[in-house]
Amino acid sequence: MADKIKDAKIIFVVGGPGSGKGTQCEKVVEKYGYTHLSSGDLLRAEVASGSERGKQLQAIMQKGELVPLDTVLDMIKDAMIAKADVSKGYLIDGYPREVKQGEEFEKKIGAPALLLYIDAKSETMVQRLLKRGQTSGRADDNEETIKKRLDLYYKATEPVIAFYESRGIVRKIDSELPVDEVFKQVSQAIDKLK
Ligand SMILES: Nc1ncnc2c1ncn2[C@@H]1O[C@H](COP(=O)(O)OP(=O)(O)O)[C@@H](O)[C@H]1O
Ligand SMILES: Nc1ncnc2c1ncn2[C@H]1C[C@H](O)[C@@H](COP(=O)(O)OP(=O)(O)O)O1
Ligand SMILES: [Mg+2]
Repeated sequence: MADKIKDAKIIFVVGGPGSGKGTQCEKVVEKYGYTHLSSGDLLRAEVASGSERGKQLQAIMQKGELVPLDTVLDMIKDAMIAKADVSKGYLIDGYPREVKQGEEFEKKIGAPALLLYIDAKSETMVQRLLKRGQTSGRADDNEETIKKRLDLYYKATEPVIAFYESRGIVRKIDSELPVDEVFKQVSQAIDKLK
């Protein structure tokens, strides 16, 4: 199954909560036509379906914790296969969140060509998330859960960046700048892939 997608470029988009991953991915879709798969969006769709599994996921996400690896990876894989015939590339947004997730992805799907490391200061991320929380309706965009998500990001996800840095595929993006300035950096990184 997974060999259907072996020729498409895979880009991991990694960064803290509120760093701007989703914002940049939308712009990449517009300019490059890549397929955007956000692990968080896939999980929230499952929650919205009202299924029993969705209820369990909601409880975990509300606490700012990571859902089980197999659940996320299966969702991403299914979504990738569904788009395999039309996709030139995939933006995998919000995954891997821990080194083990990266290792399992490579075993079951393939290796990333690039890791976009969307970097912002923790104060910036908190401010953006609090603002997003005013309209997002997301159960995890509140002060208490934001703090937990940030802690988990530094503990579990930052090591992912070091893991791929040794392979030379990490491009660090300064996400403190206005959206379009951030996107210039993202575009440069993607253009170099060709
Ligand atoms: N470069 C930026 N400057 C200012 N605000 C931004 C920037 N990038 C994103 N935002 C805002 O910050 C919030 C979080 O962005 P989002 O893309 O949802 O981040 P993530 O997917 O990493 O959690 C959103 O409300 C978004 O509009
Ligand atoms: N790869 C992954 N592994 C485990 N849990 C994940 C996950 N991706 C998302 N989740 C769960 C836990 C996260 O706190 C929650 C929201 O994720 P998200 O939408 O990617 O957040 P954000 O875009 O603010 O960084 O969903
Ligand atoms: Mg997001």
